[in-house]
This record gives sequence, structure tokens and C-alpha cells, in this order.
Amino acid sequence: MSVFRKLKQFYLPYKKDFIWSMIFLLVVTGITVVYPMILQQTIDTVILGGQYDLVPWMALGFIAIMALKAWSTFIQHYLADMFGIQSVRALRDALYEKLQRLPFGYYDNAKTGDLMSRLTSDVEGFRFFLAFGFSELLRFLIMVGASFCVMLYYSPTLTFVTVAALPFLAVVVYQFDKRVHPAFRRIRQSFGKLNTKVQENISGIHTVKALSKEATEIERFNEKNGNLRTSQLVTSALWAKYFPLMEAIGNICVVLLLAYGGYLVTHHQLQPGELVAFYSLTWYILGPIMQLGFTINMFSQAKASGERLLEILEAEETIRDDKADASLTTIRGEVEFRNVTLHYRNKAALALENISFYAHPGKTIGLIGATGSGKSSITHLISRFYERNKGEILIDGRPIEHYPLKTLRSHVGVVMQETFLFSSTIKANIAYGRPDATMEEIIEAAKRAGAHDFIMELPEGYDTILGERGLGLSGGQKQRIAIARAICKNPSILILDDATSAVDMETEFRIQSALREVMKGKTTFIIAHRISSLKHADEIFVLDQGRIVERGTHEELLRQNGLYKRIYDIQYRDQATVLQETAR
Ligand SMILES: Nc1ncnc2c1ncn2[C@@H]1O[C@H](COP(=O)(O)OP(=O)(O)OP(=O)(O)O)[C@@H](O)[C@H]1O
Repeated sequence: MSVFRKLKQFYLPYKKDFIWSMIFLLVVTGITVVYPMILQQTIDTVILGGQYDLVPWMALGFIAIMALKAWSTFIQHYLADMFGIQSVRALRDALYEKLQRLPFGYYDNAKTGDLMSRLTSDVEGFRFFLAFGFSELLRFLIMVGASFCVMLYYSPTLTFVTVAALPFLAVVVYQFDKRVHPAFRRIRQSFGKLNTKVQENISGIHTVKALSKEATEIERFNEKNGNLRTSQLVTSALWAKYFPLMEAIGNICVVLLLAYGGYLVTHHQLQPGELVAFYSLTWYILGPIMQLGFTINMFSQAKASGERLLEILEAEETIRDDKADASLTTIRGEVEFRNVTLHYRNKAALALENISFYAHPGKTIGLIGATGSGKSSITHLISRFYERNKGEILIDGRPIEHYPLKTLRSHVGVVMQETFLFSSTIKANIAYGRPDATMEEIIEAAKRAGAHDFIMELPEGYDTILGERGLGLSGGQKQRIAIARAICKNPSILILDDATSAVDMETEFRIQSALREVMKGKTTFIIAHRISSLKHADEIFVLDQGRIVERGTHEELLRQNGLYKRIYDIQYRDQATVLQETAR
């Protein structure tokens, strides 16, 4: 029950609907138990007692009660549904909000398809239980309790004989519940994995086709689909095994009732009408107990779903805003690292070790080094995508944690290695970080990013709708739109992480000249593999295995004759000669 307790904040606000639906449920169940009593009166008093003039009244009374039951059922269902629908709306909102707040680190291990299935089918499973499961459980209690009381009223001995087999039924139901819950959890997990497979395949369909891996992909899908089938079959087998057993025990109760009840009637210790009423009441007890399997099933599914939802809701938000000073609303762009060390959770080696530097506002810093040397990691820390393990990071002389995340990130423009564009208009994509940007500002940003000319050649210009992830544009065009997006934010710190790798050198040079103008008095970090991309930087850091091993301007670094010089030689001189020299 702890799952339901932990999720109570989502359904308790709608408890009024729930309570009213339960009140109507009480009415419906009460009327259901009254049926056999009317039947008993009809047989014993009206028919056997010969009071035929009561028949029309009995019939009218019966119709009135049925009408009341129909109306109450409608209200009860409607309110129970309202309760479920409203609660999961709040739950879905909370999950989505949480996903927005979770740090980069969470997504390093998360699987998109699995998250999608949690937000859709798991939430649905939970709603179904809130709308129907709760009321089914309550109906069970009322129905069994009320029927039992009426039976005791008619004949205590017959009641005990009839329910003698019930403890066995309870044991079977308990065994069923114990096995069905893990089975349902496995179904949910298999479903999440299947979703992940489909999502990854569709996202990476170009790679699949380019490497002609369709057959392998089909095979992998078949395997995941097979796992889901197995999990579902295991659950079906449980149902198939336990249900006949439950029914058989129920039928034993009926046999006992008819045998002993028949004996009592023939010995005039029980009225025939009472036996008929007893028969109906017995099924009112057996039915819900057997149905309990279905309700437990629903409960188990909801519990398994709730656990998966809680995994998201309770995921740790490692990047917090609790030291933020709300009065800090602007950033000039001064960045200082003091002995900063970064260690990604799932990696043994340090990503950054003792990094120290000072970047004056208005300066351009270039970062170069082998892949995996830690260039992107430095910029991840400036945006607080990840948290450093040691050292200090100062922005305009104040610890980075003092800036509210929203303020910090709204002043840092990042163009990442992998450009992500939304499937909306180019205009909306450029203005994504600043939705209130005017059309002039959007065009200005696009011009500086060298994107305006090709955008104007598109049939709808800035109103052209892009395909998912910017499909339909070349790699260089996508990069330029992403740069325009970062410029449009008018950031105080601009980070270009390999942002011009797909752009030709001439366009890159033009973009950088335009950037120098917009970034006057602000700070720019350029990560690149091509020396030509950062040789004009005010200071260049050369990274190797998480450390800054050289620093200086382009000319200074060439004079140092170290790693930078070697990269320069490889890029500018005949590579074969350089490699031969190195081998010697
Ligand atoms: N999210 C992450 N989780 C775990 N390890 C990571 C993560 N991001 C980077 N790393 C590791 O940290 C080290 C530095 O990576 P980083 O991305 O900073 O290098 P880089 O110099 O930018 O490389 P590239 O030029 O290929 O982009 C690498 O060993 C990398 O595998």
C-alpha cells in the first residue's frame, strides 16, 4: 500500500468525487442485497401465503427500486471515472514536470521508449484502478458483509455450513495474488523494453538502413516481442490455473447449501422462499470473492505501474537551486574555474582534473584536444548540466550555485555537438530560447549565423516547417540554425561545442567574424577539432586526459612546440611526413 500512500497527493484533492461515488455505491449494493429479500417475501408471503392482491404492489415496488439502482449506478460510475481522470491528469503533469527538472545525468541512463510507456500505459493502468479498482474493493466489502448479515438473519446454521469452504477460497485467492503481482511487473518491464526498441529503431532508421541491418533489427524486435509474449502467457497461465479452482470451491459451497438447505426446508425449519434468497445471497458472497482475482489483478497492475511512476517522481534531482540568490538576474560573462575536478558517476576515470582558468568578459576561449579529453565537460559545468566534484566555479566573481538555474541558463547560449531541431517552423526553432523575440531579431540572428540566405531559398522561408529533428536540412544548415538560436537568446556566455564542424571553412570564418561583433563584452567558448576554427581565440586551452596541458594564443602555442604544434602540423603539413617523424 505504500505505493498508493506515496501517490496520495495526486488523488486526495479529488476525494469529494470519490466519497460521493462511494455513497452511491452503497445505495447500489444495498439495493442488490434487498433483491433476494423481495424474492423471499414474494414466494413465502405472496404466493405460499395466497395474498395475490399484493402482486401489483410488489411489481411496482420492484420497478421503483430498479429505477433507483440504475440512476445510482450511473452517478456512481460517472463520479468514479471523474475521480480517476482528474487524479491522473495531475499525476501526468507532475511526471512531465519532473522529467523537465531531472538533470542530464538521469538521461544518460534513461531509455526514451521506457519513459514514454511509463507516461502513457502505466499512468493509464493507475487511472483504471482509481476509477474502478477502489470501488470494486469497496463493493466487495459491502456486498460480502451485507449478504452475510442477511444470511445470518435467515439461518445461522445454514450460513456456517454454506461458508465452510470459504477459507479455502481465500487461500487460493491469496496464492493467486502472490504470483500475479510479479507477473504483471514483468509484463510492464517487457512492454517498456519493446517501446524502447521501437523508439530507437525509428530514431536511428538512417543508420539501420545505411548499414543494411534491417534483418538484425527485426530479429531483435522479435526477441523483445517474444519476451512480452512469454510474460503475458505466464500471466494467462496463472489465470487459467487459479480461476477454475476458485469456481470449483464456489460450487462446493452451493452443493452444501442445497443439501443442507433442502433438508431444512423438507423438515419445515426453513421457508422455501428463504432457501431461494439464500441461494442468491451465497452467490453475492462467492461472486465478489472470485471476482477478487480480477480486482487483485487490477490492483497488482496499478501497484506495478505506481512503482514505475514513483521511480521517476522520486529520482534524485542532483542539480539543485537551494543556494540560489533570486536577486541575481544578470550575468556579465566572467568565468573562473579553480581546481575543478569532475567525475561522471558511471565512469572510473576522472573526466576533468584540477582545471583552473580565468575568462575575462568579451574574450574568446578556444578548447582543443583529442576526443574524450574533457572539452565538452568543461562547458557542461558552466551551464550546470553536471555538478563538479571538487573545486570552485565562479561567474562574475560569485559561486555558480548562487545563480538561479533559470537565470544562469538564460544567459548561457549553448550550441551542442548534436543539433536538435523541433518539428516546427524555422522561426519558432530560432526563437525557442526567447519566444518574445521579434521577427527582426530572429532574422538578425540568422544573418549572423550565416543561415539567412539558405532560409530565404526555402519555399516558405522562415515559416518552413522542419521534419522531426530537422530532417530535410543538411548538417551544416542545421548547425547554423542552432547557432542562430543561441545568438537570438543574446547570451552573456556563448558555447559553441563543435558547432561549425559541418560548415565549410569560409562560412565558418564569416560566422565567427559576425559573432565577434555580437559577443563584444561577453564571453565565447569555442570547442573545435580544426585549428582554423579557433586560432583567432584570445586564449586556447589544449586538453589531454582531463587536464589543461598547454595554454596561450595560437602563436604562443606554436612556439611551445608541444601537443598543439603537433595537431597543427598534422592539419597543415603533409600528414604522412609528420607520422613518420613521430614514429622515428
Ligand atoms: N554523460 C557522461 N557520462 C559518463 N561519462 C561521460 C559523459 N560525458 C562524457 N563522459 C566521459 O568523460 C570524458 C570526457 O568527455 P568529453 O565529452 O568532455 O570529451 P570531449 O573532449 O568533449 O570529446 P569530443 O571531442 O569527442 O567531444 C570521456 O572519457 C567521456 O567518455
